[in-house]
Amino acid sequence: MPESEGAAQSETGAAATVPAVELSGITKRFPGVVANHDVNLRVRPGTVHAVVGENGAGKSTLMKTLYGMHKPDEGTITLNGEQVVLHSPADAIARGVGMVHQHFMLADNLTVLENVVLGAEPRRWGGFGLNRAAARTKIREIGKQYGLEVDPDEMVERLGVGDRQRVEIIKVLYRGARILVLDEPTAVLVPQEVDALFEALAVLKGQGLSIIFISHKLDEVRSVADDITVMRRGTTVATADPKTVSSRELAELMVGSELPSPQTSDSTVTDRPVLELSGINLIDGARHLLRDVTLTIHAGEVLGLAGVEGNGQAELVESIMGMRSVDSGTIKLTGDDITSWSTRRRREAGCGYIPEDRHRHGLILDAPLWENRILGHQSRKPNVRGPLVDRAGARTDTERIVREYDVRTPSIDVLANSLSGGNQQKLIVGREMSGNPKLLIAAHPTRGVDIGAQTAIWDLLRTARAEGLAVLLISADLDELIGLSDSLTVILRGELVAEVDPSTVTPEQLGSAMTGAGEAA
Ligand SMILES: Nc1ncnc2c1ncn2[C@@H]1O[C@H](COP(=O)(O)OP(=O)(O)OP(=O)(O)O)[C@@H](O)[C@H]1O
Repeated sequence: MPESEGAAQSETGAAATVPAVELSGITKRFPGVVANHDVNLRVRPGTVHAVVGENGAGKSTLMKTLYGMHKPDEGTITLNGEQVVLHSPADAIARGVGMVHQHFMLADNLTVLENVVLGAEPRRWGGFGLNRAAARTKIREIGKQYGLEVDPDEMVERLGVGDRQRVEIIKVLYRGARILVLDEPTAVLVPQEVDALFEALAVLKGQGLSIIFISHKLDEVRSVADDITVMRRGTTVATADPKTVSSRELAELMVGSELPSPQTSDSTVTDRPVLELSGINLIDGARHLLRDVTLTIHAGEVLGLAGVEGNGQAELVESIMGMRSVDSGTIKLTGDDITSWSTRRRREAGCGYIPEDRHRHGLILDAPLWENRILGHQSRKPNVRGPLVDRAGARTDTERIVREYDVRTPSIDVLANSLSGGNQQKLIVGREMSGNPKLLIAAHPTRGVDIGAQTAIWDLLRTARAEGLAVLLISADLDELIGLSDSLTVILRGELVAEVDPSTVTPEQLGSAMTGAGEAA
């Protein structure tokens, strides 16, 4: 973990300075939920300020209020000493507040320059009216000034995750932001990219910008933040000094529970193959999305697949689940050749699936929780009785998931989009673990989930594994990947390029293997 550079200097004269951001008494209600209640947050200029809290604590709601997406029911927003009312993100941007969302919002088929300028130009976008030379110069200047260099003429689709994030940050700086909100910026990065991001943040704050940073990774928060504000159940409950607080103390402030550890317990791997892939190829035009992928996962085994996002993981998962047809090769589930089976048949045969993109594949956001319980499981108990949907059965089982997985919700009748991100994830995990699957494809199972729920999900995976579940685990959290996996394979450009021993490999070595930069031990 990098040291937070300049943490000491930023304190000079802090007492006298006007806060860059001061939120006082913010309350925001949604039907049936008070998402923020009397929240107070004070961010010193030229600092990185972390906001931590368990899922549903109200962090995103607060940030959306600061970014003009929500109007608070009560309370005030003061920026650099001036009280403001923000009606929209455009308003927030005009006041120097920029937000980088966790899901990047770039257009792949445009260049860096076009993406940065898109929406910032007063004239209609259409190629003319845009002074490319001036924009290019400005992007290069921003890159140099803040250590965020990216080629303005590169196509975004050719950039890796770390560079895409830089483009998002440059986009915000291009619009003149002096206050940056970063929502879980490290969730998708490998350790080297995290280091690079933190270096950039140190430069930004050195130039007087303020950064508000939401994260569930407490070690990271302690290394990069100058101040920490803890939220619990909709309100700010404490501030902490990252130089003295421990991760355990922070966790206790958040949830009152002990820090989890993803260490694997004794091996439960059997010699009974559950999933066997042999010679899988998936070709799109001239591109090999998957090349000759062969692997076996046994009952009781967690096989971790490490890779930088976009190297074929999504395609592999979709091939296993029957959402894509492979061009050659075979897929077997407990000995049956399922290569040509439909997704539904594969699910019925015991494949559980926690998808990477919970909004696209995991949930119907404008349906209530109990209907989401049925999604993908419409032909199985407890959701059907005979040929009919069993509404009562689905509802009762949704109640069970809400209880067992600690999904924070006022009821099972609320729409899925009213749950916080982490609670949506818990609902999906609960659903996919129902009905005792033989194989679980778990793509980022704890992404966006707080440490309390993370421990619970890890425990559940371990228990199910001990009972014979085979798991294909994909995660950008390398500690999770190393800690939970019995075997670990690296995927790069659609090929399985290395096997590493999870009991000896370090996150740094794994990160290098993932980028093809060097050999893992
Ligand atoms: N648009 C909405 N409608 C109704 N309720 C909402 C809405 N947005 C958020 N909530 C509720 O407000 C509460 C706070 O949610 P919020 O997304 O701010 O939490 P969070 O701390 O960001 O959580 P996470 O770490 O899971 O992202 C939750 O109970 C959530 O269900």
